[in-house]
This record gives sequence, structure tokens and C-alpha cells, in this order.
Amino acid sequence: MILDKIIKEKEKEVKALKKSRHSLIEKLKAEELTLIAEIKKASPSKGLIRKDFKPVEQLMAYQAGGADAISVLTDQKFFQGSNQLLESLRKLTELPILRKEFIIDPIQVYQSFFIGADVILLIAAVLDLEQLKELLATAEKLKLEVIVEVHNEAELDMVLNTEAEIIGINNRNLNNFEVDLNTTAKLLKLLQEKTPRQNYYIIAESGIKSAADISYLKELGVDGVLIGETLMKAESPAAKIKELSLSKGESDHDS
Ligand SMILES: O=C(O)c1ccccc1NCC(=O)[C@H](O)[C@H](O)COP(=O)(O)O
Repeated sequence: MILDKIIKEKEKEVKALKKSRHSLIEKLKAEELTLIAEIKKASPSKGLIRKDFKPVEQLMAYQAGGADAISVLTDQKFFQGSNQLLESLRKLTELPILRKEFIIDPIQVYQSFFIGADVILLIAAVLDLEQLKELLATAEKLKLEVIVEVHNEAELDMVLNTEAEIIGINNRNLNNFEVDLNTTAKLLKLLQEKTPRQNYYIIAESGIKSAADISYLKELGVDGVLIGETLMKAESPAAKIKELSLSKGESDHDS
């Protein structure tokens, strides 16, 4: 019967659709410090970051430099990114891809799945607890991993009321764009005080510029770092990654 034949084919297609994705959590488990290297052409705080924006070259350089995952800004209006950009990079890499987007509705989580993201970002600052839980549940259904981003204690408190596994600590205040790596130290300390739960992965985000910054964050015990501008502006992103990961500079953030 034709219907039987069609459904047999469909079953194969559905299986392929559900096949397991590239995992950031696997990288976080395996690496001493996981590097998420970001592809972003522009941002509200910095304007145009890279005039001769060549995302494919950037991706190749990140891979050559040993990045563990790639972050792709998909917002068009404020970051000059696009969903098409993520889709095209998806075809070129086996690294996990984080879709950097401002997600406020479950439909964007489905969209993230279909354009090929493995990981999504949920920004606590723009969500309430109910929304955050709904978005986390949608992501779980689709086997998408989630970084929940926080910048202050209230946002951290909200995230601690969820099952989030990966917490991104954004060192950039998104209201005034001030960047302070001590935000990571402050929130990590609060996290330890507030919960006995140990099984969080912590990613420090934004404003990471030097080997000294990396060594400071490593000392704090973060599991990963998300770096955009520093790599986007580097003449050789691959060399920059090596420089950041390998050198052990002195920290100027010990206060
Ligand atoms: O970067 C901005 O100007 C910005 C403004 C409003 C919301 C989000 C914004 N940035 C997104 C990010 O979190 C960064 O792209 C990411 O953490 C990398 O930061 P950096 O290494 O400082 O480029």
C-alpha cells in the first residue's frame, strides 16, 4: 500500500530530524576551559566591529585556532546578523553552534532548532520566571542546550528556580554597556552561597580581551568563556585564540 511506503520513508526522515545534536555540554565536560568564539559584525555598544566581515573565514580561523563552539548573532537590526548566516555556517562545521538571539517566545526556540543551532541563549533580564521555564521546557523537548544569561543577583535568583544547567555570567551591563569582569567573581560567590547544587556549568561572557583576563577567570573556576569583539577585531583570530589560551598573564582584576 502506498501509505505504508510513504510512512516508512517518513519514519527515516523523522529519525534523521531528531538525531542528536552537537553538544556544548560535552565540550564543557571534556575541556579545562571551553572557548565559545563569537561571530558578530556589529553591536549596539560598539557599532560596526568588522568592516570587512567574512564570516566563513572567521569560522575557519576559529576552528583552526581550536575554538570549542561557535556563537552566531542572528539579530539583524542591532547586530547585522541573520538566520541565513547561521544556517550557512551550520553546513561548514561540526562544532556546536550557539544561536545568540533575544528569545522571548517558544516559536523562536523552534526556529533555532530548524536553522541548525545546538544551543540557545536565554537572557534572564528580558524574561520572567514563567517565560523562562516555558522556554527551557521547549528547548528540552527539542534537545537544544541552553545558556541562561545573568548579570545581577535578582536574575541569578530567578535562574536558581529553574533546571538550567549552563549559566552565562554577562560581564556587560546591557543598560549602560559598562563591562566589569568582577561581575563573574561576584555572581560566582553568590551562587556558591545560595545553593548547594554543584552541577552548574559557568560561562563568563563579554569584555574578555587578554591572557590575563583568561587566567583571572580560570582562577575563579569558570568552565567556559564567550569571546566576541576581541576575536572579531584580531588580524589573525586563530593566533589570538592561541595567545589567549596559552599565555599565563598576570591578572589585573584581583581587587
Ligand atoms: O554587545 C552589545 O553591545 C550588546 C548590547 C545589548 C545586548 C547584548 C549585547 N551583546 C551580546 C553579548 O553578550 C556579546 O556579544 C558577547 O557576550 C561577547 O561579548 P564581547 O566579547 O565583549 O564582544
